[in-house]
Amino acid sequence: MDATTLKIKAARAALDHVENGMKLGIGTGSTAEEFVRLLAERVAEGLSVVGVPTSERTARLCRELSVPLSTLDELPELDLTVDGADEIGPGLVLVKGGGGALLREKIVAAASRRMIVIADETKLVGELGRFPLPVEVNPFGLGATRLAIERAAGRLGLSGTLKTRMAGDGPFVTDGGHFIVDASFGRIPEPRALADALKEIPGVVEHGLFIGLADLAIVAGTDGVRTLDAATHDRT
Ligand SMILES: O=C(CO)[C@H](O)[C@H](O)COP(=O)(O)O
Repeated sequence: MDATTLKIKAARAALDHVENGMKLGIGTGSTAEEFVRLLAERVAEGLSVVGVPTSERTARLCRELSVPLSTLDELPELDLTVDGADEIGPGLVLVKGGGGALLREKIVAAASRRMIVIADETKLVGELGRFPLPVEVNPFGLGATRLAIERAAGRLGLSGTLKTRMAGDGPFVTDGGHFIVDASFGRIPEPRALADALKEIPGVVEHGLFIGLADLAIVAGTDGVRTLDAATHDRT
């Protein structure tokens, strides 16, 4: 079974949690886009929902497919966010931001009563950190911020390469006008400690560790679709 088929299976299972009248946070990335496509079909059949997109890219797809959109200014509280992830670790701690949308994704997830993560089984890991951790930074003082990230990680026993994400000849610029530093630590045994340390650095706008935000993960694999609960990270 190819990755796209698995992403569609996870997205379809997430759709079972969507009810008429819901205010939805809509994630970013290839898996979230499969969810948008399936949601659009349901909307065309009469389902009434309104979505808050987590990126301009997702907003464009929603508009193309006639999924009604709003903003967190109009709807500051959402019922459910459905989004993908780069890694899903124990306790449903996530690494996100591979698509560069982590800041809006985190704001939207935090404004939602529930967050469901959808993914194929390759995203499930025993320990976070194999996927480089995206850190969104202010362009001002980039060098100093990178050094501060390196030192903060070092104090936690972490080391690795930091790379400013590029898009063509220049740095990748997020929807918020920031840069992304991808930090390849290889392993993140204490996500909470790293998250706290990163938040103390003034140039860090946000980081891709999502702790205590996901309630459920729907993970599709060749053996079927599993639902993992945040409390147990077990089959429910
Ligand atoms: O965090 C994200 C974007 O910022 C995505 O959810 C994450 O990168 C997963 O993407 P995909 O579903 O394409 O593997």
